[in-house]
Amino acid sequence: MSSVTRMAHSKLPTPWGTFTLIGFEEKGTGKDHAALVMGAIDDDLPVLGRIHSECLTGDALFSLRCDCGFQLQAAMENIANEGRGILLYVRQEGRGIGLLNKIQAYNLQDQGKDTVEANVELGFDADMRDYTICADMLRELGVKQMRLMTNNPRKVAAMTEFGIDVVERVPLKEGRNPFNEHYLDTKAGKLGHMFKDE
Ligand SMILES: Nc1nc2c(ncn2[C@@H]2O[C@H](COP(=O)(O)OP(=O)(O)OP(=O)(O)O)[C@@H](O)[C@H]2O)c(=O)[nH]1
Ligand SMILES: [Zn+2]
Repeated sequence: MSSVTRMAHSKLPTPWGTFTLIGFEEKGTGKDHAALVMGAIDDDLPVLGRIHSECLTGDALFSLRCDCGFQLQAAMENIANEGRGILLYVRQEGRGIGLLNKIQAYNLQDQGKDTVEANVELGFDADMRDYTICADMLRELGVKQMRLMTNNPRKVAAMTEFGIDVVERVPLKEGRNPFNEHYLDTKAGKLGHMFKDE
């Protein structure tokens, strides 16, 4: 049984083109999630896609602590350039620990901890995300094969495990700056993100 219910849709004009915005409700938690779709994505051909975990600070508040806002914009641009694709905007703020805990984690990082050490000090795993809902949203929208824009091999493995065929990983290296250099290096060193050219 699917873990999400499709609830509503509308057009969403953006600087890069007009997407269809589809709202889902997660059964069990009642959390809402969104998909931005462009073009026909249910024709069994590989779809350019992004699974974007919510980052209020980076996506909406222009934070330079991370690369999220830059990745979000680049992913939407890439989809618009192809005229076809999907971006899942998943409400997994702070890798699943929520906004308030993430702010506490940032405070610990201001005192010298890295992103993983801060999570652990707060009593959380380094990454608490569960990608079941992502696979279910993709299935509801008819996506079977993806070219996934990510630097995170765990996302590729999770999608594969949940039955979505990732035919290609498309790197999304955007927005490196002096404020997020250490953060990006920690992700590469401790969480397996791939930033080097393969
Ligand atoms: N707990 C915690 N979460 C963070 C921190 N910085 C960013 N995040 C969250 O991390 C999530 C994004 O994950 P990332 O590790 O940046 O990247 P990813 O999604 O694993 O990989 P990509 O697909 O390559 O972007 C968002 O939900 C952010 O809110 C932090 O220092 N601590
Ligand atoms: Zn971020």
